[in-house]
Amino acid sequence: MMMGKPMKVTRDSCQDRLNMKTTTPVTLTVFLRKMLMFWDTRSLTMVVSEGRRIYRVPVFAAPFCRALLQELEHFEQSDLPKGRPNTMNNYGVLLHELGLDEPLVTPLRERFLQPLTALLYPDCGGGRLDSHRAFVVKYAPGQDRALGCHYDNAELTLNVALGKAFTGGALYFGDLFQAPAALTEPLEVEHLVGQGVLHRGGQLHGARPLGTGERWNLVVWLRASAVRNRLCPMCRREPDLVDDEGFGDGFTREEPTTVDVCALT
Ligand SMILES: O=C(O)CCC(=O)C(=O)O
Ligand SMILES: [Fe+2]
Repeated sequence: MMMGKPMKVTRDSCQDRLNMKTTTPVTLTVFLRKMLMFWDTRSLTMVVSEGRRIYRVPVFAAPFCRALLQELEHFEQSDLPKGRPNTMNNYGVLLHELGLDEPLVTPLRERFLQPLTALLYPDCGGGRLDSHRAFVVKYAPGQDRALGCHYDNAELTLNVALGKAFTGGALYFGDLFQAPAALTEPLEVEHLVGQGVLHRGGQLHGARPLGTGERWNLVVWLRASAVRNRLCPMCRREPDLVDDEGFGDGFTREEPTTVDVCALT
């Protein structure tokens, strides 16, 4: 649960807010109950780059990835209304439209990721995550094939490889976008099905062109209102906010602290 009222930045105040359309969610409770049985949290976090603070974490077991892909394909083939993940990816699915945000992504964030991010990224809101934007990106011949260098509208990002079989498409990472010598020596990171790559949202990154096959990845932009309410991660200014639904853009209106006068005796 977010602690304050959900807010987004005003359209004019931050051009980079990566706007989204919202459509009717579909409830997939039975599917989810089956999938959660495969949730695998046993193995260990691996350091990919200590300097760039990039880590690899086991997230899903292979049967879960296969079942999730099947569900995503059914959704893609349906004529249900669909928004697109963000302004850069034209193919893929917003998890909240599948009804998987609250039962899957929120517990993943709260129970599995937050204990890790609190230790790995205490300075980036890792211990104070309170919302997310989760979507699946899809790369295929004739569709999107690569992703240009960018930074995310997130304090932290988890990117989990779901499959299928493909060549190419590696992630690459440069420096923090605020750093002057950005992308001098990019670091390439391969996709391993079921495993996630954790990085700071401000770390410049992109995806190499797909060679053959199809690549699907679950991307969770992890947000901490305590951090972004003070500094918008896109424009690096104090955000100018208006009310919004759901998680909004991860900002909140902080309620004034109330004082229990009955306790003041
Ligand atoms: O193609 C990928 O897996 C990276 C996606 C990504 O960086 C994003 O959507 O923010
Ligand atoms: Fe990204």
